Amino acid sequence: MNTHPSTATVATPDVTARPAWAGRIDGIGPAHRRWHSAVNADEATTPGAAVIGFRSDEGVRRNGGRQGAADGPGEIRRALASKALDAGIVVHDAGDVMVVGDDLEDGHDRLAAAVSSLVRAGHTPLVLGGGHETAYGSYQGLANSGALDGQRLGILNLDAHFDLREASRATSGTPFRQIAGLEADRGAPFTYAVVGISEPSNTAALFDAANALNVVYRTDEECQERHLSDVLAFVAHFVDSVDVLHLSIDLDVLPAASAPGVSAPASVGVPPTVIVEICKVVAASPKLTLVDVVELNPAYDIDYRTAGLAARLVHTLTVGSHRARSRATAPTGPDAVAAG
Ligand SMILES: N=CN[C@@H](CCC(=O)O)C(=O)O
Ligand SMILES: [Mn+2]
Ligand SMILES: [Mn+2]
Repeated sequence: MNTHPSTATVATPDVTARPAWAGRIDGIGPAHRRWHSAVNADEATTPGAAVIGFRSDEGVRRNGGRQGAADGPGEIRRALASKALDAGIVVHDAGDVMVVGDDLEDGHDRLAAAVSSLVRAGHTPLVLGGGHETAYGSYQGLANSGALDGQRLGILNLDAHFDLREASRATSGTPFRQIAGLEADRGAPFTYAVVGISEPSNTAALFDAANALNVVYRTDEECQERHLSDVLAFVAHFVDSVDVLHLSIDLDVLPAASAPGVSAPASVGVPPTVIVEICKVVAASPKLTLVDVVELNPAYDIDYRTAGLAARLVHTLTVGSHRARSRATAPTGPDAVAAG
């Protein structure tokens, strides 16, 4: 057991009562492996998926939403803990970055430093929000790591909202407007796609901003099960068009019945099965470098529905990514067949 060295300076105590990485134990050994027994079991230097929490309510508070997302990371860990995990999948927990008081900017700086360090170490950060202001700190970490140098970044946001608001300071509604500014600063095109846009939840000003920034999107109505092949083609085309992929999942993309534990529940939403299929397509790409799962508000959850779905998506991405990498590095050709 160990803790990741790059996170020693950012780890903060988990103030919630139950331990996050505890769960069902059926026996010892790989056949009984679950997240709770796998987390931090490998050397910190072994590349893998690295969970990191961003305990922030401040972006939602500034955006006039209902607070509670700071408790999201602990609940997602708890929902992940007993999920079965194939042998060989490396998962780390890099701890939490906590926003202190209303100092979101300091929190963003510390999250960026932690994400940057994880990316440089070859890990795939799985950043658990926090409100969607999380994505701005995540992006800054990716940009500061050097992984974007000379590369075209694509941001795929699964969300009912564009989050392209203009404001004098960061909120949960501004992250992608802020990122657009930083992408322009580095001379890169802002390459941003949103899946699940709820038309009545975004004003004309937000659609105008999206159009001005060449944002591509599909509405929630265009993402129902009957449109699955079109949705997956949209995602695959977007992934093909970039070099590095940042996936951001706002849990309010899901229907309120499946994900009540968010600040702004969706009356229509994109079905969980469609979101899972999107995650599989994204995880199959070696371009996937950074993931956020944001806006879980445990105070409004019902029977852990939202936390459970958030954990399922984190799990699907982790397993899918591992399997794709294993396939890519597996020996091929006549020798492999002879050996097999
Ligand atoms: N991250 C959330 N963003 C949404 C919230 C909308 C709402 O609270 O109704 C937004 O600002 O558009
Ligand atoms: Mn959002
Ligand atoms: Mn949203």
